[in-house]
Amino acid sequence: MTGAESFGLTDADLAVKPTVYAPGMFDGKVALVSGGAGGIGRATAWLLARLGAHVIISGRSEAKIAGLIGAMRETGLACSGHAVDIREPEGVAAFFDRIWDEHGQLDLLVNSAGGQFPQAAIDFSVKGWNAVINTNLNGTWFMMQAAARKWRDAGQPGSIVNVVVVTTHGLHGVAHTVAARAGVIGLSRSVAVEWAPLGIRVNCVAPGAIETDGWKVYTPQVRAAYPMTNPMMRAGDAWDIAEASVYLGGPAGKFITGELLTVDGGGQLWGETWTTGKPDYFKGADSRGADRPDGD
Ligand SMILES: CCCCCCCCC/C=C/C(=O)SCCNC(=O)CCNC(=O)[C@H](O)C(C)(C)COP(=O)(O)OP(=O)(O)OC[C@H]1O[C@@H](n2cnc3c(N)ncnc32)[C@H](O)[C@@H]1OP(=O)(O)O
Ligand SMILES: NC(=O)C1=CN([C@@H]2O[C@H](COP(=O)(O)OP(=O)(O)OC[C@H]3O[C@@H](n4cnc5c(N)ncnc54)[C@H](OP(=O)(O)O)[C@@H]3O)[C@@H](O)[C@H]2O)C=CC1
Repeated sequence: MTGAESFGLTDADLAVKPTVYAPGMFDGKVALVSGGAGGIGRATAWLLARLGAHVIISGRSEAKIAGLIGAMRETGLACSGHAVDIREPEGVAAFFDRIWDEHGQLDLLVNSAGGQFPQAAIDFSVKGWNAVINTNLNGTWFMMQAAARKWRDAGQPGSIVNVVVVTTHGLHGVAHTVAARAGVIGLSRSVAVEWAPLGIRVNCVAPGAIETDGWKVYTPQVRAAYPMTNPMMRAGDAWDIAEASVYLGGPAGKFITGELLTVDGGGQLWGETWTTGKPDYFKGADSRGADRPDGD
């Protein structure tokens, strides 16, 4: 942790953090990272650029994108960026037109844009539900489809990595995002088959608790529980997800498609999943069943 207001790896960290990958691995390649100025996206952008790619960074906030581009260019890395809301299909399509106008190619799309707010599902408003589904399922789909259409039309191969969430457990307070991410995982498996003849690979990475600024939407108590969500008893960092995405999305993953790689320190094997706070009902054995309708 880097301070009260900021979580996870800084640009200074990301500029020098050792990587398992070979320098020049992405020379001549162009990569797009949505949510690229967020925590996981930022690490992915730094890694891909350090490996030789020209990295295009997108997100909603121009200021965040500009800050990252400044930091990366200062170290001599090739990058550019555009503010694009992934929930706007026309804007997404225009963005991909622009990428082809400027670069004539795209080799890798990493969809890291996403997020949710913690709330008990029974209290979700229609607007809140739609905000999370539109962001994480529809927005990711608009990006995937726009990229695939460009690759098909240009006769070029391509690769997509979708950053999702672990969906194997019942996670309290995030049912909307789990629904959306399960949709993305199923969608990715389906189009991995449909798009294989086009030379397009589609994979997903499911992070466990990864310390980033995205954690700011959770309370200190919830954040304190994150390291206990896996048997390693610690949070991961954004570099763990960046290196996983590069593995699946780059040449090391050339025979992998439709796959889901979980990077959670073994969290999906672990018992404790109440990351957003435990409902009162579950807090003690004494209260078990005391006031719960049993359906009889
Ligand atoms: C087993 C292994 C374990 C593994 C352990 C797993 C750990 C999981 C930890 C996961 C961590 C992360 O993903 S962290 C990284 C992700 N980053 C984030 O989540 C931050 C970004 N989040 C967001 O931007 C928002 O939540 C999101 C909805 C997605 C964005 O959409 P918008 O910008 O359109 O949202 P807003 O305009 O703010 O809100 C739209 C509506 O959503 C609802 N809404 C928004 N915030 C709300 C809130 N706090 N409480 C209630 N309702 C809310 C309201 O209805 C809002 O409308 P009004 O009523 O009109 O306002
Ligand atoms: N950190 C963690 O513990 C975990 C994270 N994840 C998932 O990984 C992904 C990345 O998370 P992380 O980097 O930690 O979170 P951040 O909040 O740091 O980054 C997410 C980025 O997504 C962008 N974004 C959100 N909505 C939109 C939109 N509609 N259009 C374009 N960009 C958008 C935001 O950019 P801007 O502010 O400019 O809009 C933000 O920078 C998310 O999907 C997250 O839910 C999954 C499991 C655990």
